[in-house]
Amino acid sequence: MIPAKEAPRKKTIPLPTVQLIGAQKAGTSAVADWLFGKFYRPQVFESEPSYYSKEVHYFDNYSRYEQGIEFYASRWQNASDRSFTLDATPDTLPFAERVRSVYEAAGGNQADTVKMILILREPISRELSLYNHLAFECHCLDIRERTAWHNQVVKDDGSIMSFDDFVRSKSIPALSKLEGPGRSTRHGLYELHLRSWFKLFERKQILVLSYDELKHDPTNMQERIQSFLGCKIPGALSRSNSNNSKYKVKSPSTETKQILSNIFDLSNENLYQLLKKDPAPIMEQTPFPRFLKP
Ligand SMILES: Nc1ncnc2c1ncn2[C@@H]1O[C@H](COP(=O)(O)OS(=O)(=O)O)[C@@H](OP(=O)(O)O)[C@H]1O
Repeated sequence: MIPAKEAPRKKTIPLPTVQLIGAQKAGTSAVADWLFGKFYRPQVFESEPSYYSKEVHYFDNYSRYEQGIEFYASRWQNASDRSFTLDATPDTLPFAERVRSVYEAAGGNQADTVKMILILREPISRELSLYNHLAFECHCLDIRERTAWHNQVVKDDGSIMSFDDFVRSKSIPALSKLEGPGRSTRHGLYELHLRSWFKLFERKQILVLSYDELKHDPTNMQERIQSFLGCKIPGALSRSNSNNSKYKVKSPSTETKQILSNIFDLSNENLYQLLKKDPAPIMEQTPFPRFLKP
């Protein structure tokens, strides 16, 4: 009997094996710098900014996303071992669905083996760090170089607003809806995002880390990450992407802190419950430590 002709096998497109999905301003640069001692960085293509060698901005930037999987995968085309490839785009956090569908479309069992790492920072401090980042860049950049993202902290008269003004005019409206301007601010609603990730991926694929541990016990955090990834990473976690400018606002006013607490406290409580519910990867901190207020 002539054997039936084998159906042509669907080509598998290798995607990064690890995604550091956020959160923005929670120490992702420090963790990425250390991981890139072992994992291959994404390649930066002509006319792209150099920070794309850490973060590809594929899932969060529609004009890049619509260029397709090959466009994304080609970032690691020169990696001699495709099992050690990392994308550390902190804005991937709100895009669990895109990540799932891209990994499924890329073939093989990649959607079920990709590993996600997420660092969570107390959301008011994270919001302040975001503001400081935007304000610092606005101070340094020429007006023509500022993007819509930077302009979140720019007043109509061109001056840079205070953190109090930023919270009232940008953060609060952004936190009251799920879409529209202020996506970076909505990263702080961790529970909302994690529910999507937990629905679409196995819990064991996602390691949730605490920024407070990065700050106070980085060696322990290193061990958790190495155990999750099943490999040793050379070197050690250090401080990275710190904003020490003279413009830096060190702490929020009591009133602004209260306004933000009124929103984030409930989301944080729901997060702690969510993290208690599903069995986490064994090396994750359980119970997840409550955030330290600024
Ligand atoms: N090792 C270590 N320990 C404690 N804190 C650290 C560490 N490395 C970076 N940082 C602080 O993290 C903030 C920057 O976060 P990210 O690198 O995630 O920012 S970004 O989203 O990539 O722009 C930024 O926070 P702020 O200084 O409060 O703005 C950094 O100072």
